[in-house]
Amino acid sequence: MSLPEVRVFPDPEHLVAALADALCAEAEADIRARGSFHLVLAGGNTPRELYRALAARGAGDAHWVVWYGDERCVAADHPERNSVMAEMAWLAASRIPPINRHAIPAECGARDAADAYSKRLEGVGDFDLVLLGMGEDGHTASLFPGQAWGETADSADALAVHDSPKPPPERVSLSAARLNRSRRVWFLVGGASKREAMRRWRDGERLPVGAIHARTETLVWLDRAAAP
Ligand SMILES: O=C1O[C@H](COP(=O)(O)O)[C@@H](O)[C@H](O)[C@H]1O
Repeated sequence: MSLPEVRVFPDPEHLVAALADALCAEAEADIRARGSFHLVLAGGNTPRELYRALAARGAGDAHWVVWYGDERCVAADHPERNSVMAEMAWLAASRIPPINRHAIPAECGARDAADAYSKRLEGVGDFDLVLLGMGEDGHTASLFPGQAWGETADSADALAVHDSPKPPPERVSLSAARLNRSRRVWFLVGGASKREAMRRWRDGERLPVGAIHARTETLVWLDRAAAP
């Protein structure tokens, strides 16, 4: 599958500012239209500055509902946790009530956490906006090349990942099918280390990033260093 629409920015600062503005505008429009904004957060290092920019804009209130695309199975307060990074950079200082911030209970182990998160997602409709990153190998969330991505309609919403090639090996990931039940997917990709994977994606290689398509809009937000 070839690349979706791409927006390239000269540097990470311009990228983050434009993305934070667009995300806030999207939230406002969705809340006006439907009364809530269901947002799925990306993990890893790349989105940290975006979350800080959202904090600086005072983004988030009781209409926002936050989910995670994936989580690492380490202690709940471990610095490698995606939820810890997002809380520290943005959520803890936001007006989004804790009850609307749905961390994946990955400290329970991959299997139990995936089952619990799938249950929590029962009855939740399409996500409004899914933010995703991309690893150097083309993985997204914790869907890795050579592993099952949960692409079929009968796939569970959350998958247990037991042998991730990137540490830690135990993880939980939303399945491709659940990520695709979304109005918008925005990939945030930055830095020269991602350029080769961008090229492989563009050239049609089968990679996890290429398995994700939103119903309305799939966009890649890119800085120039990552552009193939
Ligand atoms: O392990 C993960 O990697 C990807 C990419 O992370 P980055 O540090 O290169 O930005 C991330 O999207 C995913 O959520 C994370 O768990």
